Amino acid sequence: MQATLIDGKALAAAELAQIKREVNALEESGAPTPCLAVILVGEDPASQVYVRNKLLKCEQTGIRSHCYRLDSGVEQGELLGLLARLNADPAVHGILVQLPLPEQIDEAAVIAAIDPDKDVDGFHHENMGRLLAGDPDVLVPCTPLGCLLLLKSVLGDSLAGQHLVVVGRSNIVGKPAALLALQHHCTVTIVHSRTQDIAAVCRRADILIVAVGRARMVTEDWVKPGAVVLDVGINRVEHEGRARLVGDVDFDSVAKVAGAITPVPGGVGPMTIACLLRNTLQAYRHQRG
Ligand SMILES: NC(=O)C1=CN([C@@H]2O[C@H](COP(=O)(O)OP(=O)(O)OC[C@H]3O[C@@H](n4cnc5c(N)ncnc54)[C@H](OP(=O)(O)O)[C@@H]3O)[C@@H](O)[C@H]2O)C=CC1
Ligand SMILES: Nc1nc(=O)c2c([nH]1)NC[C@@H]1CN(c3ccc(C(=O)N[C@@H](CCC(=O)O)C(=O)O)cc3)C=[N+]21
Ligand SMILES: [Mg+2]
Repeated sequence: MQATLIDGKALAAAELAQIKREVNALEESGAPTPCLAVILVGEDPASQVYVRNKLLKCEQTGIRSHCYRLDSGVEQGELLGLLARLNADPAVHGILVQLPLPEQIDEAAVIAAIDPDKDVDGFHHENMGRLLAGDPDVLVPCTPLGCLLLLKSVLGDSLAGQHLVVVGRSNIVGKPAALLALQHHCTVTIVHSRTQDIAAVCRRADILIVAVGRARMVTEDWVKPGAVVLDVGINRVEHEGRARLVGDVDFDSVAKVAGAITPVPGGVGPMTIACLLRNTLQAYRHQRG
């Protein structure tokens, strides 16, 4: 391996320590404590792991959290009712509805029902629009924000003019990652399942962000020597009879050519959670004026 390993876990720990200092300072000034409400519908095992992690990190930083666990068969109206109460509660500063939601619930309707000022995921269309328009104060989706912090850790502020290729165009990762990179003056290309000769496009990238959900799809022949590779994918695979997490990047082969690379686990995932808490503090400050 030649690539520098980008230690997302360590960078996330540093970010969480900084958040903790800021929360402590608020506490000492007598201000109310920032509070995040998390809504988990159903028993999806991956969602349970993620939500547990989020609540644990809240506890570690002193951010108050409330988890609402709803039955998988819950009616949409009940979920919307809960959101209305949380929107109206001045002690709640951030609201996150863990995705995916069960079939009977319209995800778009749920996201639209979150107060944009409390939308710490940055999924509400008002926030998506503000990101598109280049508003610097908008709540930005946590995974793209985490990717940006990881990039800054290796490249400093020299993102301008870099050719950044995003693989994947979802509303929660690919699209906002591309917009954020554009705002930082990267030259941005988005590729997806209909792209022709995707490997050739990726090979031109100085920075490659991969968010697809296909285990080890990106191999070394897709990567320009020295490129920075961020692997967003989380895939559970069987390895010698045991469950194992791998990314969308074939780490062992790509690490031979890349300049820097994130591992899975321990890369983008932990930064996503740190950015969720960062967004909660940002939402708190905005609401308190
Ligand atoms: N680490 C973290 O913090 C997070 C990790 N994730 C993980 O990231 C991955 C992506 O998540 P998400 O964006 O929600 O996924 P989606 O399924 O919403 O989007 C996947 C994207 O990948 C594209 N795609 C699918 N197959 C191919 C292919 N063969 N070649 C090129 N592009 C392809 C799709 O293209 P098209 O639009 O044409 O269908 C789509 O745009 C998942 O593994 C998820 O678990 C997600 C969020 C946070
Ligand atoms: N409303 C909403 N917001 C989200 O931000 C959101 C969501 N729903 N639904 C699911 C995806 C996925 N996601 C991850 C966050 C952290 C890790 C993470 O911490 N991963 C660890 C490993 C965790 C494990 O062991 O499974 C790591 O990569 O090191 C992974 C994935 C946020 N998402
Ligand atoms: Mg998805």
